Amino acid sequence: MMKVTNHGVHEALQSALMDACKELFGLPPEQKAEFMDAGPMDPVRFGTGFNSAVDGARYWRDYVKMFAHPELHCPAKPDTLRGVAAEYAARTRGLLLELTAAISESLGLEGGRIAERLDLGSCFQILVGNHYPPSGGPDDDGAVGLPAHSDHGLLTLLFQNGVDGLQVKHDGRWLLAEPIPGAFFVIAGDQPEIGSNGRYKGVLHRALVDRAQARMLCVSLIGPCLDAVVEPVPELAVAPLRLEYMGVEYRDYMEHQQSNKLNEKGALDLVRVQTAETLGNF
Ligand SMILES: O=C(O)CCC(=O)C(=O)O
Ligand SMILES: [Fe+2]
Repeated sequence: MMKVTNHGVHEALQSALMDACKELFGLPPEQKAEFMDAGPMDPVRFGTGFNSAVDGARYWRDYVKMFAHPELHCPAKPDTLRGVAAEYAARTRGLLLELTAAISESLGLEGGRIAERLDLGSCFQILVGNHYPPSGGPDDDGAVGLPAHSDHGLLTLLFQNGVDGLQVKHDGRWLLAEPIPGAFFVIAGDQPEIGSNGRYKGVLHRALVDRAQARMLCVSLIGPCLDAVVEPVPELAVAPLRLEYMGVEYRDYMEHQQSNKLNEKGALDLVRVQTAETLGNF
């Protein structure tokens, strides 16, 4: 997890997106109905929890998800949303692509290597608005808004409305992600872990709910092109290292992660190479 400052995405643009998301959540139910039954691969989706079809438990979250690249999809209301979402998506995509180039270099690869392998000119991008109402009672302190998980994409960028709650697992302990004003949190997802053959780790994180205040945040996530097959970059998976992950089309990985109950980093099992060691006692 990193915090990024001096990122060039103006605070006014961040606030405009937050305001538009607030308005969106406040729309009467009939204006959101067409997006309520949407599935994980539908380009606009409203919901509660993570995926209410499979959660089995109620988490304290309302969300809106909008595919933003290669094509922007968003509800027609509020009127300001499309313009703000388009600009925010473009700016944060540029920033996330720059960070991807830095990750490529940190692995000893050419800066453009990851972008070339994953066809990032056609990268997938999604914008998400999360709203966690206050949990209400003293017994609910620490109620879970979103359970422990890693994200399905390459990098996730987020900012919040001043109410904390994001926690990151570090050395076996949950640590609160403490904001710097104006900075973004950036979280590595599962694709850097697959592509780097485990040298980068998808960050395990979760969100707690505040007892007294509503928490809101906006997420911009980029992933590979949906058609790209993600697999360890050959230069990083040479003997004596063993291959940790198999190749998977990003579309399939994302659908798998989004269709199942959030279970820490369980989605990666889809592509983990099984060895006698990982099979345990079988
Ligand atoms: O609410 C948060 O702080 C984290 C949200 C999150 O992890 C997600 O939307 O994937
Ligand atoms: Fe997340």
